[in-house]
Amino acid sequence: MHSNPSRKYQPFAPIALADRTWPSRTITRAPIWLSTDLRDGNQALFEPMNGERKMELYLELVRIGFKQIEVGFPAASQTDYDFVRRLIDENLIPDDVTIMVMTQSREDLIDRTVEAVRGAQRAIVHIYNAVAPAWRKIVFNMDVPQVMALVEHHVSHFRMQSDKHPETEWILQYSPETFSSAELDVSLAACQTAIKAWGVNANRKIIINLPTTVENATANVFADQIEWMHRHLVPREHIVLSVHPHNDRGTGVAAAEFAMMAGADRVEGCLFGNGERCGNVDIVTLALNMYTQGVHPQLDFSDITSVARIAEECTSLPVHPRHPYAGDLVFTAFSGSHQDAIKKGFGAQAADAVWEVPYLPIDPADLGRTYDSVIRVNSQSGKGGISFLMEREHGVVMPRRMQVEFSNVVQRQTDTSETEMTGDALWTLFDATYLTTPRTPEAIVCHAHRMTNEGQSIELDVTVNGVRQKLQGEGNGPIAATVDALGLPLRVDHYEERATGSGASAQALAIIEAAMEGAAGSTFGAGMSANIMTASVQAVVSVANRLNARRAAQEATASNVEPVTV
Ligand SMILES: CC(=O)SCCNC(=O)CCNC(=O)[C@H](O)C(C)(C)COP(=O)(O)OP(=O)(O)OC[C@H]1O[C@@H](n2cnc3c(N)ncnc32)[C@H](O)[C@@H]1OP(=O)(O)O
Ligand SMILES: CC(C)C(=O)C(=O)O
Ligand SMILES: [Mg+2]
Repeated sequence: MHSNPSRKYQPFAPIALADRTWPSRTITRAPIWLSTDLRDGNQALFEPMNGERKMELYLELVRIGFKQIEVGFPAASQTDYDFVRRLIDENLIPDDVTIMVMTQSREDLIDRTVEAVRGAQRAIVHIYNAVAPAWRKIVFNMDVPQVMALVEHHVSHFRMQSDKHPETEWILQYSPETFSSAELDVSLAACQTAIKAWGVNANRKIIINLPTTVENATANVFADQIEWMHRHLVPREHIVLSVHPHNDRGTGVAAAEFAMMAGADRVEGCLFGNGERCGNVDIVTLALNMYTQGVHPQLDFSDITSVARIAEECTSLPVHPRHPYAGDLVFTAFSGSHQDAIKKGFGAQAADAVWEVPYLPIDPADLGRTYDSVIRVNSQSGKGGISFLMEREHGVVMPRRMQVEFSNVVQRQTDTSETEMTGDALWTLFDATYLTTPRTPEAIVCHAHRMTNEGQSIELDVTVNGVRQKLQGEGNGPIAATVDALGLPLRVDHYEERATGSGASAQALAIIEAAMEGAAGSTFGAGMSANIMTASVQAVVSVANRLNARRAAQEATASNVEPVTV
């Protein structure tokens, strides 16, 4: 990189607009959207779409609800020409949709464009020429009056040609290309020249489209430029003021939002921000930003994943996994505190209340995303996400301290495997940790049990230390009686039992927290069975085995530890 970039690059100049009003405005309604996926998006692809792909994307754009669609540059390519003809000849344009086609300000190209659109019920013809100093000097070698003459001549030429086909309702869109890099008075003069040449009046409107052909300033500067044009363009009431932001600085969405606040009626962009260089403004993000403010964008993204897959298939470009609203990972919380907050948020969210789930700016269900992918578990996950999945997918509600204990078990597993854990994998680990009797010689294996005396007495058929035996115990319930029968110094601190599942498949899950002499701290055990008593007995055996194992491990560690002299 250059050691002194100020020698190579110039900062943008602020706009003198002291009484700007846009910063205190809010967006309260959807703009007129124009999708330029089939033109600006298409011209930016390694391999432009063929007719078939264009058709697939066109039909999806119509389905989403775009009422204006730029369908191509018919004078530039036979594919585009044929595609436009097909739309018209096969009557594929719904009555409430208007197609737009683009052309340079050149007579031959305008003629071919008119020919391409002939017979359409309604069409917008988009004529453009660059107006900024570098383009005037380097590309066109024209001074400002020559640029105005170019505009005047070609808009008049289009007017004359389109007048020959009164069966079509012709609408002119004029774009002073490179607007954001141009002097405002030059852009305004070019637009007023087009307005005059087109003969704008109440019955003959015009779309003036102001692009950040190359985004080169902060979004507030663009907003100032738009507010300035909004105030100066005449007759403003017969002009649809449109913006066409690109994303070279990564602020295309902000520029479009500020521009709407500054007076823009219409926004041109592409799905998922496809388009030249860093893309056109992303209409999906813009629309859903609006939606999360309670303003309906009038576009249907209720199955966002399907829209993303169609766009990917047609453009051969991937939607980034972290793309706002649409990326595969945006409704996935990996970190523990986020998972915890999301779990609590879902628990607290009433169906008809204002959306208030922490970390989720939008309800995934509104985009057709399921909660399945909301929480995933990896080595960064805490108890929140784990217990959310265990509860939702397996009906297992763990007491808080057990959540902490089990999350440590999960963490050890994910640290080793370095992969994400699914709900099924979590269940397997839970089962192995609490429900399945360990296959160690010391483990207590309970083969059968029989309660008598209304649950106050128990007979156990067990294997202890490899010896199968019958044990008997008494107590004020199955848990106390089982502890008594096993003859272990167990102290039960907590017990709970819940149904998992419902109906015939319902199982009781008993959870016990207990401590034992010789084993530091308490731990949990669990038992699961269709029979409540059996679940309780199994839970005692489970916690006994876990405490025995802990005691053995602690004794082994203690005997291996070298004494430390301080
Ligand atoms: C910001 C944007 O996205 S604008 C849209 C850009 N998209 C495209 O251009 C895609 C399709 N375009 C094409 O395939 C070609 O440009 C064509 C077929 C339209 C024209 O091709 P060519 O005739 O070979 O011309 P080319 O595109 O190279 O343009 C160069 C000439 O057009 C002039 N020109 C460029 N833009 C315009 C314009 N908007 N209006 C009038 N003249 C223009 C240039 O000054 C140059 O003139 P010169 O030959 O006298 O130096
Ligand atoms: C509006 C047209 C000319 C365009 O694509 C641009 O300037 O980026
Ligand atoms: Mg563009």
